[in-house]
Amino acid sequence: MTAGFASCSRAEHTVVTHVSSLTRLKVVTLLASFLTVVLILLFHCVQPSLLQQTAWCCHADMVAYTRSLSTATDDTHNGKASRIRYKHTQRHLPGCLIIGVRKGGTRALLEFLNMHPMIQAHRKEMHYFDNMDNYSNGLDWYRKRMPYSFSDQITVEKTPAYFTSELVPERVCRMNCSIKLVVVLRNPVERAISDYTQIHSNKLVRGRPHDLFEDLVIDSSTGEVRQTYNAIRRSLYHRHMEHWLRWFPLERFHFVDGDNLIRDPVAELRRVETFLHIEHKLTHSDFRFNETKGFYCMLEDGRERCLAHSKGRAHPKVDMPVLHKLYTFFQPHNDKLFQMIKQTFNWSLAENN
Ligand SMILES: Nc1ncnc2c1ncn2[C@@H]1O[C@H](COP(=O)(O)OS(=O)(=O)O)[C@@H](OP(=O)(O)O)[C@H]1O
Repeated sequence: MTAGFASCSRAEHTVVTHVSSLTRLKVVTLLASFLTVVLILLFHCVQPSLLQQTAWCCHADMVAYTRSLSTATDDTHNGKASRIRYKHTQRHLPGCLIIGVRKGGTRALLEFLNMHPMIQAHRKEMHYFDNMDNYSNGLDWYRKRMPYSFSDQITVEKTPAYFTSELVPERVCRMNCSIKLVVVLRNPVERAISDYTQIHSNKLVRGRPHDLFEDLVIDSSTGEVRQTYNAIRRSLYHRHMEHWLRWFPLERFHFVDGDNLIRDPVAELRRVETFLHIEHKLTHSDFRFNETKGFYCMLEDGRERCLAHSKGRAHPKVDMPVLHKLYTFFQPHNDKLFQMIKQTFNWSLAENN
């Protein structure tokens, strides 16, 4: 009985051992397949972050990837590229500044240029040179806020307040007197109306009282244009340009026609590419005219990206006599600017009505 029992249990034991080794094999195979699936999934999920840490990516990959990250369009969005660190990249001081003018189309120019593989734009206005607190932080503070870029890329920062701040030209020159300076100029009357519209709509949002444009630009006691009103003062381009030309020769500047930037961005961008000595890369295929917005928007991987709603607001209709007065007022100031920069723009009333 015992022997029989013993031999039976041995046979049973052999079967059990056989079965359990089979099961073990199955479990191991299953585990291996599971691990392979997990590894494949993991690889796909972390690939972008791997790209950030390793140098497998070439220039084009970086541009494509950084572009794919950018979705926000507002002024406060702190650039996609500043979050990304590629091997062989560093934070560089700007090689080009878009210094103005406020409401000239500086955001459009910066965002459009940022599509160029050789440009790394800092999307936030830094106010480094015009704000004492920022300026006192020093150049390294400023540099550390710039996006990562390859050494052959150009870092671009835009703060339109630089153009009208008297202290800025000297400070910029102390950083780099060979820096390239871009000024987006716009018909000064249109620019003043746009400036007013921005302040007016901010007041509307806060439920604060606001004055009519006509009452602000014309001094009711004299009937003259009020030159001290900020929207007018900022449009007196030659006065601001005079300060800049004390520190930089004319060849350091490129003047973008802001009115034409709205109509034909590619033409204006081509000129900027030439000025920056970078290849002509931005073409009509990078833009699409958006009928609803009334402006060109960028095309990124087939997706349309327009500027924020604060760009392209409807302007108030200004009384014709006031408009006449403004155009007459600005004419000699414009002429002074044209002489100064050896370039003219069509800013007549006839052209703009
Ligand atoms: N493609 C495109 N889309 C939208 N808006 C465009 C575009 N190109 C130029 N503009 C014009 O840019 C004007 C705003 O200028 P800025 O970006 O320099 O303004 S700001 O100083 O930074 O506030 C803004 O002025 P307003 O029309 O008065 O709002 C636009 O006319």
